[in-house]
Amino acid sequence: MNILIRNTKLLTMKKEEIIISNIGIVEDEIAFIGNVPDEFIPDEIIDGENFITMPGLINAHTHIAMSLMRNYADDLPFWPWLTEKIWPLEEKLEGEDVYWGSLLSIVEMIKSGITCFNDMYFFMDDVAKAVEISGIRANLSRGLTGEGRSDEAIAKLDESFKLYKDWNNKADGLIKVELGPHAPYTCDNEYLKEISKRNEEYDLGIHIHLSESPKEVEDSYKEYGMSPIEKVEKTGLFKYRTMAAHCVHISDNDIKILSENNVTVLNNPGSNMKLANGFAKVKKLIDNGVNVALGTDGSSSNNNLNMFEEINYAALINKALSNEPTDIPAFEALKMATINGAKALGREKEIGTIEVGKKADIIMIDIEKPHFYPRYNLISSLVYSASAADVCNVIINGKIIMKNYIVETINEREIMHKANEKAMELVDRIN
Ligand SMILES: N[C@@H](CCSC[C@H]1O[C@@H](n2cnc3c(=O)[nH]cnc32)[C@H](O)[C@@H]1O)C(=O)O
Ligand SMILES: [Zn+2]
Repeated sequence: MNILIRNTKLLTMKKEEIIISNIGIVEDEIAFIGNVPDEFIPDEIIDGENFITMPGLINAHTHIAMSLMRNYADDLPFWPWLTEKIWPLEEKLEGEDVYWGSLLSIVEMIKSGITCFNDMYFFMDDVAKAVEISGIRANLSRGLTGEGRSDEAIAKLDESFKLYKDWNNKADGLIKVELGPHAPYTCDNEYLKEISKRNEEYDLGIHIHLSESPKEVEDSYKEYGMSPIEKVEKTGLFKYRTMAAHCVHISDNDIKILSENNVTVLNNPGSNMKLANGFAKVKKLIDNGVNVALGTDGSSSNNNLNMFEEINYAALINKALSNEPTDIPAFEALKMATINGAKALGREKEIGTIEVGKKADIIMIDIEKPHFYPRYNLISSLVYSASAADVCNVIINGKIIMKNYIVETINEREIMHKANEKAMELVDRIN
């Protein structure tokens, strides 16, 4: 299908400027920006005048099926939250639950302008099916926990490579499969080394949690005499494109390791605040050449999948922490949610900016609302004034996925009720 977005306020994210322009989409790609070529015959024309049109947001760290546990265990410290509330419930999870929980999150993400997400969970076939019917883009990894070469640990790794064979580049090329060693406290050294060794044949990206809580870091120093980041470096995993969620409690040497190994930090300010895990040193990481992307984490530690909130947090918290209002200015925060996420996910040639030849993952933000007036600086308005509810149209891979606030590929109402049913059944199973 050919789509013409006419006369819109375009933020390509390549430069810090908004231009008035047309955008042409042919099939899944951005075909032109600017003048409409004579030979271009659009099937659909969208009037872009009252919209900021920008690249879709990339949620660089999440566990989408955890929407089933939204508001199930709140106001708890990190460790009891995870080990006493979440893990016991996850033991009772079934594939169908994950399927409906995933769809619930996908509707929520589309409605708030997220066009691509990076997910680590289990029953990943069901997540992939939800991705396929909704038309969203995703990097998927089967979460890996275990010891050495135990049958259970190896079976999970085998499952990861099966997921790769079944789903990588499938669903119109929307899915990319990676490996998800959960964390250095849930995977022992031998298992991390095994994951690294087995991956030599595949060279998949690595999605891991690192240095999230003070306890994790203290335990690591006590047990191994080194930080979690130093420990993981020794397993060889960083030779692959690595995405490390959190990295909150880190030393200067950790930053050096992250920078030297081109590890992207996936910053989740909402989750870190809610679980009282602290604040990542975003400015310092960026100044030291580390790519920092933004994520929501799961809906049980946030409790939503709203990247506008994370963008706002990223810009505000880092100023408050350093007492320096020029830290993480608006455009930087937006980069964290777009191009930096694309780099993290190994997709910078595909998405993250609006450029001719890239995939058409585009969102249109309705600015005919009081909080967008006066219009001194629309780039700032996206960070400090906009909300997820302002996202009006969403295009992914050249397909219109949401039009005029209505998601077209999947049925929002059915999904909400079905997911609720599955959540109630799940909780019944532990009682
Ligand atoms: N337990 C699974 C795989 C884990 S998937 C990813 C895991 O990350 C967990 N998780 C979610 N948020 C966080 C977080 O902030 N820190 C650490 N783990 C988290 C989540 O509950 C889920 O168990 C198995 O081995 O079969
Ligand atoms: Zn997480």
